[in-house]
Parts: sequence; C-alpha cells; structure tokens
Amino acid sequence: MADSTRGAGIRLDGVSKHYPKSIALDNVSLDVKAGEFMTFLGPSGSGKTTTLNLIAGFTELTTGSVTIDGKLMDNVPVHKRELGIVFQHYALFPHLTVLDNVTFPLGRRRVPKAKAKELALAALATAGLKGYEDRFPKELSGGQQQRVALARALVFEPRVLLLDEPLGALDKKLREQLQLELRRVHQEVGRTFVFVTHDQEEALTLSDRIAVFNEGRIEQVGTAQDLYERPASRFVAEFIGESTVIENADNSTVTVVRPERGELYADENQVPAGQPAIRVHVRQAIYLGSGWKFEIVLPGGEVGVVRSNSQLNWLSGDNSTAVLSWNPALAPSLAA
Ligand SMILES: Nc1ncnc2c1ncn2[C@@H]1O[C@H](COP(=O)(O)OP(=O)(O)OP(=O)(O)O)[C@@H](O)[C@H]1O
Repeated sequence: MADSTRGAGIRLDGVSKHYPKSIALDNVSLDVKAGEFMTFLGPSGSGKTTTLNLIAGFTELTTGSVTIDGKLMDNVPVHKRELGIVFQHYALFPHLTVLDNVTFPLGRRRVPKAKAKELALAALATAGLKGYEDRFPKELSGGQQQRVALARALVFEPRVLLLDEPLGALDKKLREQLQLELRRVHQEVGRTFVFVTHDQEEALTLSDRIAVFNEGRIEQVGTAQDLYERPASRFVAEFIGESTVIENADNSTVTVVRPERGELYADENQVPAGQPAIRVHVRQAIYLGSGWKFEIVLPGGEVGVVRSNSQLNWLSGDNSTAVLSWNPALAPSLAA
C-alpha cells in the first residue's frame, strides 16, 4: 500500500492569474492531500496548466498563495520546490543514454556516482524499463520515452510529481496501458501526483480525486463517484459521463438522468406510480454488446441517452416514440 507520508500536501488559497487580456485563473482554492492522486480535468483553456505552473513556480501569481508541505512558496524558485515534472513533450537529452538521462538530476544534486546509478536503476525498474539502460532516446518508442521522463522525475524522490498531459501524444491503446502503470507507480512510490488531462475517462481511471475546471474556476472537487452520482453543476454533469438533462418546469433547476437510471416504456400506463413521464422520440438504438443504448430526443429538442439490457422490441417498425421515466431518488436535481 502507498505510504502517504512520503508525499507532500499542497494548498492553493484564493489563487488568481490575470493576463492583460484575460483571466486565466479566478480565485481558486484547493487542498491536495499528501500522497493523493489528484487530477485537474477540464476543457481546453479552462486553467489546468496555469494552475500546475503556479504550483511549480513557472508562473507568478496575481493573487493568493501556494503552500507545499506547509511551507508558503512566495519567492521560492522552481528548483527549490523539489518537484518532479513530466510534460507531454519532455525532451530527453538525445546524446545521453537512458541511464544518463535518469541520473542527470542526481548529478546536479551532487549525489555520488555509484549511489546515483543505484537510484536510477531503481527508478527505471519502477517505470518498467529494466534492460533499456544503454539505449539512446531515438531507439525508444514514444511510450518508452515517456517512461524515461517518468523515471527521471522520480529519481530524486520528490514528494510531489506534476504531470501535464504526459500521455497526450500516445495512441489510445498505449495510453490505456500507461494509465494503469501510472496508477501502479503512484501506489508504489506513495508520492503526491497532480495530473492534468482533458480526457474524462483517463481522469476516472487514475484519480483518487478530480478537480473539474471550467473558465478559470474549479466547479467541483471529488471522487469519480461523487462527480458522477452527485454533480454540483450542469457543467460537471455534462462533462463527466453521459446524461439526459431535463429542464424542470420552473426553469431554475435541471434533473440529471444517467443512462443506466433512465427507463423507457411503451406508454404512460406502464410508468411506476409517482415517477415522472416524458414522451420522447427514440432516434437510434445502438447495440453495445453488453446491452443497448438508445439516443432519445426530448420535447424541447435536447438529446439524451438511455441504456437498457434489452432491445425493447416494441420500439421496432415505425413506432419510435417512448415514455422516459426514472426513479427521482436516483437522479439529482441541480440549479440550472
Ligand atoms: N502566457 C499567457 N498569456 C496570456 N494568456 C494566457 C497565457 N497562458 C495562458 N493564457 C490563457 O489562460 C487561459 C487558461 O489557459 P491554460 O493553459 O491554463 O488552460 P488549460 O486548461 O491547461 O488548457 P489546455 O487543455 O488547452 O492546455 C486560456 O484562456 C489561455 O489563453
């Protein structure tokens, strides 16, 4: 099990970053626990990288403060923050072998050569690269190069690792494989990981908790289950997983019905007593192997999705209308 005492906690308090023509980050506060795998998730331009850069010290704050391991980071330069950093394109030194790339940060910290080699070999083994020590970066695949970058970021045993879309340049299959490896490495080393992605599946796979960014603010922080089952806003509900969003009659609230919570009936009489009933048009039935997925259109034209284990044979032919219902206890209502 991960030993969380090896990781450092991070606190952002009222952090903003203003540029002359835009506000990249607007009064963000967040606590990352020691040893946690925290993911920053959000669309392009929502402020994820800016936040990571403020933690690293690459960017200066406009307001607020960053605290790492209880120490205020005002005026603490990047290299004194002792953070491991992995970017999407973290250029390795092309003229150095894998082993020399990984020992490099230790040389700068004046670690004796024999000890540096021992630590580098251990970091390479953790990153799944045993046996590749003598290769040069150009002799490695993209995924292997990112493993070297990971080993180099881990080798001096930083208490925090910052990872900015490290898997972004890899194809889907490799990406999924490395996601699982990254999870394993996180548990093995017990450090705090702060990971940036715009891929919600990646966030759900990897994280202890996820901070959802939108337009320079954090909309919600929670476990994957919190965000899915109890989204705090319509934005979170629509960004995480699939849903049918129903605007309630008063226009001030919306109900979020997840695909597996939605029920389709042939007519109103079949709907369980006390449950809502909305007549919908079923636009498509898609076979998923594990069941069926129905794309529905609500009376207002909004599109939603319902999953079912059965094909709903009564829908065949020209009859493409159905009644959508759900158990209100299992579908959260939110401010619109
Ligand atoms: N150096 C800069 N000068 C001016 N504006 C900037 C600068 N860096 C970032 N911004 C702006 O700040 C906002 C947030 O950018 P940021 O890079 O943090 O977003 P992001 O969520 O990481 O996006 P992506 O997923 O595309 O990397 C954007 O609107 C961006 O245009």
